[in-house]
Amino acid sequence: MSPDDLKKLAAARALELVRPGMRLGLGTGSTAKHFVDLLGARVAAGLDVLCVATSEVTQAQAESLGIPMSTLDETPELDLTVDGADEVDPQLRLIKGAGAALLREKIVAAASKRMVVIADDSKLVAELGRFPLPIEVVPFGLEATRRAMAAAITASGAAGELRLRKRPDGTVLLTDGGHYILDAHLGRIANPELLGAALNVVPGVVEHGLFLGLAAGAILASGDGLKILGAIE
Ligand SMILES: O=C(CO)[C@H](O)[C@H](O)COP(=O)(O)O
Repeated sequence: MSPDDLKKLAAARALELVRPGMRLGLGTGSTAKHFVDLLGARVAAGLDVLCVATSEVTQAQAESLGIPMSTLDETPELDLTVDGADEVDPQLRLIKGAGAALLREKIVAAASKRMVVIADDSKLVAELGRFPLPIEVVPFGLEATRRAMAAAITASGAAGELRLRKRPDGTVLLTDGGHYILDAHLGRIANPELLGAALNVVPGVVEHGLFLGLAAGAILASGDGLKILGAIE
């Protein structure tokens, strides 16, 4: 099975969690895209749900499929959010944000009674940090913010380079919220809670891609089948 087939398998299992009348958060990325495609087919067949997207890309996809969409202003509490991840550890701590949607993804996950991660099992790691940690910052004062972040990272016991994320054409990437992303190449994050808390208090940092205590469960697909972490139902 190809990696894309595995993503689709995880997405299909997550679709089984959806009940009529649910308010859903829709994630961002290639795995979440499969979930939205499958959900769109169910909606076309008559399923009644109301959804909030975690990015403009997902919003456009969902609208194109005729999925009824809302906002967190109109629908501030969601039943279930299904989203991908860049890394998942055995305690269901995540790194997210490769798709630059971490801020809205975290707001939507926090507004949900349940967040379930869908991924192929290559995302499961013993320890977070091999994947660069995305950190969203306001453009104003970038260099000062970068220095304060570097100090916070060191104080938390981690170390590594902060790289400003650019588009393939070399221009600086702007998130849906108009912010920059600094990717922290740390190699390993021995204490995600300490690092997250240290980054949270740096002025200029809008949000970081450590999702701690947010995911209730994960559906991880491999060639041998599905592995469930935590509680998905
Ligand atoms: O956090 C994300 C976007 O900001 C994605 O959920 C994460 O990058 C996983 O994406 P994919 O399913 O394409 O591997």
